[in-house]
Amino acid sequence: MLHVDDIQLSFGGVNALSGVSVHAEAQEITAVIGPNGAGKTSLFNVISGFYKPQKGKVVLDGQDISGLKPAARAYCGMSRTFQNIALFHGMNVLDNVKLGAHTKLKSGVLSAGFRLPMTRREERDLGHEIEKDIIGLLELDHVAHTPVEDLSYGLQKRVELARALVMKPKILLLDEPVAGMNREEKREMSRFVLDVRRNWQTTVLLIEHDMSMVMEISDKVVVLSFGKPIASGTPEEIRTNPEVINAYLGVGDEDTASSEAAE
Ligand SMILES: Nc1ncnc2c1ncn2[C@@H]1O[C@H](COP(=O)(O)OP(=O)(O)OP(=O)(O)O)[C@@H](O)[C@H]1O
Repeated sequence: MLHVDDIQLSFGGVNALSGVSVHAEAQEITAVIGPNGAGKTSLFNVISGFYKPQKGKVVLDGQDISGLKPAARAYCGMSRTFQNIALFHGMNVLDNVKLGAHTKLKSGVLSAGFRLPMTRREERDLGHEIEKDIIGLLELDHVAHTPVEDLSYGLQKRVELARALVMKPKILLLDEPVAGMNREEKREMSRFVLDVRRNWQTTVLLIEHDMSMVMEISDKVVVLSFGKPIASGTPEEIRTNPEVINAYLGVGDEDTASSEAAE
């Protein structure tokens, strides 16, 4: 489904990624983990087109998308969320979610600017689709018309997920989806990611420090350390891999794979 092959990315003298390959199989949830500075964010930025690597390629559903800009990758069916919440204050949930739809509307920017009838019709249809499918699935109905700034942190993250889903992506990239959440919010987010995969057969690739979430929902885990892949396998294989445990030793409790995984 998604094949990221032999990526080399450096910033000046710093090798952020060396020989990193990740394969995300269709409809699976693949997690990329690693201690701070391991290269996870850099890898996501390469996959989504924000960084151009010195070497390597990104292939989505057989199409080499390495040369495409982020927006073009979105047209190809790739959608992502970001670590920090990036919602528009002063707008309600529904309108924020609709903003994720620009690539779905057939009419161009020009007609949208003049608000021609077709655009209004498309917007209305899309609004119905969003309310029925995405808002419903992510249980945001009760806050659909609430300004986003009035929502709890967990709900705001869920709105971001909803926005990323508007284009019905083939692959969803989640950048630390449960960072900063409490236990209950984490549990809910895990459930929603699983629901999205089950309902829409979406392939998911996520970066996450929270080992209990990773171990619970992932089909496969890829481990990076100092910009290099050191292991990949099922959560169970990763949990007991001595190289992985070593990579996490001495980087603080928050990041310790073995201790958190044991929770
Ligand atoms: N824009 C940049 N300019 C220079 N160096 C960078 C840049 N982005 C990342 N790096 C370096 O690349 C390496 C990998 O960083 P990256 O942020 O990808 O790691 P990470 O695994 O996402 O870390 P964290 O878990 O802390 O978010 C680090 O040494 C970092 O300092």
